[in-house]
Amino acid sequence: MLTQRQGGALLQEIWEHFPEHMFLIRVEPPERFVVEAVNPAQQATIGYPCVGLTMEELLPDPEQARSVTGHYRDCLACNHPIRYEETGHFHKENDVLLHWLTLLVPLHDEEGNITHLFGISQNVTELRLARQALEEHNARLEALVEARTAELKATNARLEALASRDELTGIANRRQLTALTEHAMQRARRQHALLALLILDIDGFKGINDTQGHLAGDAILREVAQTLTETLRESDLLGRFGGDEFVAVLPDTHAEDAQHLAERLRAAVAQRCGCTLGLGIADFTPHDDFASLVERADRALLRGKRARGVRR
Ligand SMILES: Nc1nc2c(ncn2[C@@H]2O[C@H](COP(=O)(O)OP(=O)(O)OP(=O)(O)O)[C@@H](O)[C@H]2O)c(=O)[nH]1
Repeated sequence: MLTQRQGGALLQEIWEHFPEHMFLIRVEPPERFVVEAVNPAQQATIGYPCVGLTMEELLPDPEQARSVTGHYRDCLACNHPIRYEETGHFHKENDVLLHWLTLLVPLHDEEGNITHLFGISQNVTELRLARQALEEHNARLEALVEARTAELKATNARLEALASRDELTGIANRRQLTALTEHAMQRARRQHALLALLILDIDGFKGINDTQGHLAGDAILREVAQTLTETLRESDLLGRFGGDEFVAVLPDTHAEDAQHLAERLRAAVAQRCGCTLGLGIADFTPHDDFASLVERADRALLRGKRARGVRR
């Protein structure tokens, strides 16, 4: 234990030489806080006589004064030491903000009334600025990562579209058609639902290419794809199977209804694209896979072509 004399000498020594700010504030009820003493370190920062000044007189920024007295009031209210971070400066002309970590301790008289607040403020400006710089750096990094992720997602979406769309017509390519049909078949199997698959083939397409050229052939393929898309229902699938062959998958559709729809497709294509279509329909059975279903539809297509006397 220190004797009172030793304690007094120690306090005096600390007060004189402690490198951080130390201050004693007199509490004048109800709402006045007056500087009673500041240690040499704080006096050096302030640079002008401050003993006897209220916080409003000491601090050039009214907002800062409000914030500081707010902390003082908190300390009075809880009657307990408190710790807080504060930001400000002591000079109007000095716009460099300093940051302090402050410990505020209430001091009492013999009746237990708070007469003073004793504070120690550690200058944490460098630490705070370093933390701020780090946070800004992190924010920049996060923004960069976010931007790169968005770019990557867009690239993936483009790649996915490239990998699943037929370049010429924009409808599903064979890979995507197969995947979507397998999916539709799984659903039909699970729900014991109907499903019909339709193969459509442009009659004499080779002749169109040979007489009108490949670009004209391309244009017709695009027109046919568009006409089929517009004539089919939203829930139907359409894909280019290859060359001049298209496949439509019709969920929840009976062969008879598929036949009606096929006729509508044929009529629309004849009217809008100036060419006729060969058609083959197959009804899904639970044992089918994509290949077996297509094969049955293809055989029906061939039979139809032969019956109409069209050379394949
Ligand atoms: N313009 C164009 N032609 C293509 C494309 N893909 C395949 N072809 C051509 O489509 C033609 C398909 O010929 P076939 O399979 O004999 O079909 P078809 O002439 O319609 O005969 P049928 O089906 O019996 O009526 C071939 O000449 C291919 O070169 C394409 O992307 N663009």
